[in-house]
Amino acid sequence: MDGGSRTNDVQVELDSVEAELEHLELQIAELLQKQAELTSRKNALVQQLEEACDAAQPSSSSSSSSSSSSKSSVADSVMSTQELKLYDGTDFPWSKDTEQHLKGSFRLSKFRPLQLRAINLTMSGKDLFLVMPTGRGKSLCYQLPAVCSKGFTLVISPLVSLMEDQIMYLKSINVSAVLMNASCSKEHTKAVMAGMTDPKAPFKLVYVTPEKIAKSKLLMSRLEKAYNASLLSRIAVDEVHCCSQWGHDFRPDYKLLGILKRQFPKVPLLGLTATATSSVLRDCQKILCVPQPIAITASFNRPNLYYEVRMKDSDSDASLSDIASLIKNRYKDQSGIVYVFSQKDAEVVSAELQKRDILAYSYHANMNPDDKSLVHRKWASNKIRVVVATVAFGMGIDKPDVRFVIHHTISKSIENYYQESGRAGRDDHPADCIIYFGFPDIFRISTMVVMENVGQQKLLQMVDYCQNVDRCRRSLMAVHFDEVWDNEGCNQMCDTCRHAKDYTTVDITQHARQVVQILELAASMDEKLTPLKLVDAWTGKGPAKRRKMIETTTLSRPQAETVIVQLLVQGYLSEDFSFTPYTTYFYMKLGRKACFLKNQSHTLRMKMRTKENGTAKVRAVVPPTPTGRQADKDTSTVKANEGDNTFDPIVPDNSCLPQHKQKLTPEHRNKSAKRKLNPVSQTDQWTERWTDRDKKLTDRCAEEEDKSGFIMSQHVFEVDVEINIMRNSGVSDAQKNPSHADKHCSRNESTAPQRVRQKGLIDDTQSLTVNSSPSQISIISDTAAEELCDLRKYYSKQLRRINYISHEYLGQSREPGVLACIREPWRNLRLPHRVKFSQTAWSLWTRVSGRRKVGQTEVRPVIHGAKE
Ligand SMILES: Nc1ncnc2c1ncn2[C@H]1C[C@H](O)[C@@H](COP(=O)(O)OP(=O)(O)OP(=O)(O)O)O1
Repeated sequence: MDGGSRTNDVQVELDSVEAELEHLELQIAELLQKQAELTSRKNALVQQLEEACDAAQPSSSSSSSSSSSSKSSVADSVMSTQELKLYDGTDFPWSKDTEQHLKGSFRLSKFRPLQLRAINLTMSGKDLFLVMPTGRGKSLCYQLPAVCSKGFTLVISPLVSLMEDQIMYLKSINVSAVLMNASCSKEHTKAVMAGMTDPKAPFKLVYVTPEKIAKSKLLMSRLEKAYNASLLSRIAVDEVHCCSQWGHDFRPDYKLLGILKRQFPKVPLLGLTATATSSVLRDCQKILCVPQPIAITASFNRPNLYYEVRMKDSDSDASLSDIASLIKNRYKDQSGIVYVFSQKDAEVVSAELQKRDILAYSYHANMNPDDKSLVHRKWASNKIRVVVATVAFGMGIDKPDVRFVIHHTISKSIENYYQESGRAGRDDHPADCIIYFGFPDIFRISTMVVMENVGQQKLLQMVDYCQNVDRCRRSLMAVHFDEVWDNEGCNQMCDTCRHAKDYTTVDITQHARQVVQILELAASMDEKLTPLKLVDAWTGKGPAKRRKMIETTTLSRPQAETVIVQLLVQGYLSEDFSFTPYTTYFYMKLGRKACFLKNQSHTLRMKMRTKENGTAKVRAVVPPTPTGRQADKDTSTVKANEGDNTFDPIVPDNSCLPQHKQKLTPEHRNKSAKRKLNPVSQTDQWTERWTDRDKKLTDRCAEEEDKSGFIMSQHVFEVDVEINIMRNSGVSDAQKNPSHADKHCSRNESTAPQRVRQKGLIDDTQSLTVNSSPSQISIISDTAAEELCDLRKYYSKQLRRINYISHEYLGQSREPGVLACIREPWRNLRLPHRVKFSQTAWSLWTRVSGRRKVGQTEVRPVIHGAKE
C-alpha cells in the first residue's frame, strides 16, 4: 500500500470516527436534557408528597396561612417544615410585646405571611435568611425585634438613601435610629459610637454601610465592647444577595462581612433579600460564616401583578407612541415608572412622552442629588405621574399605589426585572408590569454585562423569559427562583396564560439550518456577523454578492429575529465579543448545539403567536374600590401594539423553504430532476445540499488551483471581482526600494476601526511591472497603498491573507495586474480545515471588492459560476 492510499484510509476512518462522535454527543445532549426535565419533575413530586404528609400530620401551630406560601431550602437540613410551623405561634415570652409594638409603634393591624415566623425565629436567637418578594415587609422583621430587644440592632444596608428613608420612617413612629457613613460629621460618629455601649441604649437601630464595617477599626472595637456588654442584640444584613458573586448586585465589601459572625458568634444574624436562588443563599451562608442558618423563602408570587411582554417596534417612534397611548388611556391619572436602559434614554424617552402630553420626568444616577430628590418627592406626592428612570430609581422606592411599571428596554436579569417590576402594586391592588422586548436591545445590554461573572447567562435567562410564550410567565420566574409552581396559580394574570389560544407550535428546523449555513459561510470567509448583519443577510439585505451566496428567508424581519433569538437562547447560536479600546463589538457564532442540526432526525420547535391582535380591547386598570377590589373594565379601546406582537404561522413544511437565489447549474437541474423522480425528505435534501456545498467548495478550490486565471467551474456562485491594474512600464522607486512600500503598508496593524488616510509614497501616475515572483518584492502604487492601509485597519488579518493570496493567486496569472505584495508572506497562515488559499482569496476578494472601489484602472472579470 503506498503512502497516498494509506493517508486516504486514515482520513476515511477519521471522518467516520468524527461522525460517530458527533452523533454520540447529540445523543448525550438529548439524554442530559431529558435527565434535567425528569429531575425537575421528580423534585416537584417529592415536594408535593412532603407537603401532603405535613398536611396529614396534626399541627400544633396556630397559624396556617403563611405556611402555604413558603418553602425552605437551606432550612431543610436544619429544621423540618413541622418544626418551622411552631414559630408561627403567639405563645413565646416576647409575643405580647411584639403584638403591642406592631399595633402601637408600627400602627399595623396584623402580620403579613411569614413575618411572624421570621420575627419569632430571630427573637429565639436563630440565624435566618429571609427571602421575601419586594414590598412584602421584610424591614418589619428586624425593626420590630429591635424595638422588643435589649440594646441595639446593627443594620447593614447597601444604599445611604435607603437608610435615610428608613430612619425618616422610624423617626415618624418614634423609634430611635441612627446611621453612620463616611459623610457623617465627627461629632455625630462620636455620639453614635458612645451610644453603642450605653446601657440605656439611646437608639434601637444603627444603620451602617458594608464599607464602614470593612474600613473602620474604631467601629469594630465599639461593636466588640457592645457585644461583651450584651448590647448588640441582632445583626441584619439587608439585600444579603449582594454578598454573592452569583447574585445580581454583587458588592465587594459585602464579602468582608464574615467578620461579624466570626467576632460576634452569639448574636443572631438576619439576612434579607427579595431575590436569591438557593445557590446564592448557600454562597451567602459561606461568606457570612453562618454555620446553620434557617432559610425562609416566601413565594415569589405577587398575585396582583399582571405580567406582559410586547414586541418592541424597530421604529422607536412607534414604540414610544404605544407607551404613551397606554399611559394616557389604560393608566389615565395613575402613577407609574418607565424603566429605560441608559441615562440618555431616560432623557430622550421622557422628552418624547412630554411631547405626547404626558407629565414625565427623567431620573438617573448622573443627576444632581437635589434634582433627584425633587423628582422623587413630586412623584411620591402625585404631582407628576410618570418617572422615566434607569435602575438608579430602584431600592427604597416604596410608593404603594404604583399601577404600572413599563420596561422600555429589558432588564439585565430576571432578578433585576423582578425587583424593578416589584415596585408596582405594593398596596396589593392590581398593577401591570409590561416589557417592550426589542431585538437590538439584547445586544446593547450584552455588551454592558460582558464583564460580569455570569452576566451573559443571566441576560439570556431574561431574554428567554421575554421570548418564551410556551409557559406561564410566573412559572418561568418560579423555575428561576427554585419554586415549584402550579400554572393554575397565575389566574390568567400574564399574557401567555391569557392568550394561550393565540399561540401555535411551529417547526423552525429549516430556518435554523439556514441561519447556521449563513454563519458557516461567513466563518469560511473569515467574516464575523453582528446580530443585525445576520438578520440582514438572512432577510436578503446587504451586499448583492452575499445575497447570491446564501439562502435568504421568506420570514418577516420580526419573525427572523424571533428565530435567531430562539437559537441563541437554546445554544444553537452563541455570542462572540471583540474589544477595542473604545467599544465592544458583539458577533454571532455557532453555538454548541449547532452541529445537531446536521442530524436528519433533529427537529426544533417553538411556540409563536399566530393570531393578529387587531384593535384589542384591553383591561383598564381603574382605581381600586374602597374594599380593595379592582373592577376589570373593557372601557378603553387601545390599539395594543397592533401587529407587533404577533407572528404569521411558520408553516412547518417545505413551503417555508426560502427561494433559492443561486443560479441553477446544469448539474443542479439534473439533480432536481432526479429528486422529482425519487423524492427525498426535506432533511435529506438539506443534508444533500449541505454536503454538496462542502464538496463543491473543496472541488472548486482544487480546480481553481489547477487552472490559471479566473475560471470557475461547477460552482453556483456568481461573483464580480474587481482588480486593480497597474500598467507595465518602468519600475518605481518603491520597487527599487521594496522595504519602503512594505513599511508604508504594514505600519498600522491595529484592527481598531480607524480612518486615517495615508499620504502616497509613490506617484499615482507611475506604472509598475509585475514581477514574476511577487512575493520577493514590494510593489505598490500610491492608491493601492492608501487603499490597503485603510483596509488593513479594518481587516488587518484578512489583508495579510489578501496580500499573500493576491500573489499566489494572481502572480501566475497572465493578467499584468497585482494589488500589492509583501516581503514575507504568511507562511504559517492557518486556514480552517479544508479551506484553501484560493477559496479564501476568492471570498475575501468578493467581500473587499464589494466594499471598496480600488485603483485607477479596473478590470472587472465577471465570473459566472457553473459555466464550465
Ligand atoms: N404587616 C403589614 N401590614 C401592612 N403593611 C405592612 C406590613 N408590613 C409591612 N408593611 C408595609 C410597610 C411598607 O410600606 C411596605 C413595604 O415594606 P418594606 O419592609 O419596605 O418591604 P420590603 O423591605 O420587603 O421591600 P424591598 O425589597 O423593596 O425593600 O409594606
